[in-house]
Amino acid sequence: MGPKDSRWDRPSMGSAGLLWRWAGGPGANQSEGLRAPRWALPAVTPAALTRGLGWGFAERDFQVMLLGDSGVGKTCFLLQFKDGAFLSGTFIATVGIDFRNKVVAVDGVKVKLQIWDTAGQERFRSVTHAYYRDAQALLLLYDITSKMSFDNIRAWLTEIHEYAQKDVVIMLLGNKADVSSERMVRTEDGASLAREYGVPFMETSAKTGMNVELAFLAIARELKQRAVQPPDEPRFQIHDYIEAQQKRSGCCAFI
Ligand SMILES: Nc1nc2c(ncn2[C@@H]2O[C@H](COP(=O)(O)OP(=O)(O)OP(=O)(O)O)[C@@H](O)[C@H]2O)c(=O)[nH]1
Ligand SMILES: [Mg+2]
Repeated sequence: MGPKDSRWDRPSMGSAGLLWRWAGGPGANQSEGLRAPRWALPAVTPAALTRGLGWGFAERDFQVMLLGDSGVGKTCFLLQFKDGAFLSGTFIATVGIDFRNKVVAVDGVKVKLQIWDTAGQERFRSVTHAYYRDAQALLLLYDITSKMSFDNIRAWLTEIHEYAQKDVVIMLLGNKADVSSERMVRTEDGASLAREYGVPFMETSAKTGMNVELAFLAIARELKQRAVQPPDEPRFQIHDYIEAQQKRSGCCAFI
């Protein structure tokens, strides 16, 4: 058993690229951050890797999943957040599932986001379903230049309802907002769908970086507050936070 075994799969872009990823599903080993059996890990563990990369110990650790049709920009969205870069040119569809870690500071607390980038293609759906239940937050993307990707959001929400944790944090994102000349979905339609489901909404651009960091920071803040907030304190309001941040930055894509 090892890397040549068919259940092993090298992450194509994972930040822990030294590690072989167990492709047998989340049940492979729930106690490890990576889905690899303990006996198969090389000497470099994920924790040692993160320390080696200067992240230090994160005080909180959450899993976030990116979902949405193939081509809406999930991988680019993640790369923009992680590396501040945009991959233009040929579209390379994600195969199965991949991940990146990023530590962000929320009120002085280090919060590690382990972000799972899923394949939007239908044929990988059974692989990605297996990971839903481990996610504390889901970023659900459509492409504002693709009506179909927007129309499919209801189906995605049905899947989420079926497979994800009941209290999972969901955020709806209309990506590719930089391509306004090809817009097929109005901002208000995105906002009204989000209102219908009671989830926060933003338009974003993985190309320009518009609202990319804000989306992840809002999620990190919501998850951290949920984890540490005493029950008698007023709950953190993610909608209000996003609105306030956007007003501060002068950005107008939130309704
Ligand atoms: N203009 C523009 N293009 C984008 C943006 N985000 C992604 N793209 C382009 O859209 C295409 C698809 O992007 P990906 O990030 O690979 O899409 P994906 O959602 O990960 O697709 P799957 O892996 O198949 O699920 C690529 O050609 C990107 O360059 C964006 O915000 N603006
Ligand atoms: Mg992808």
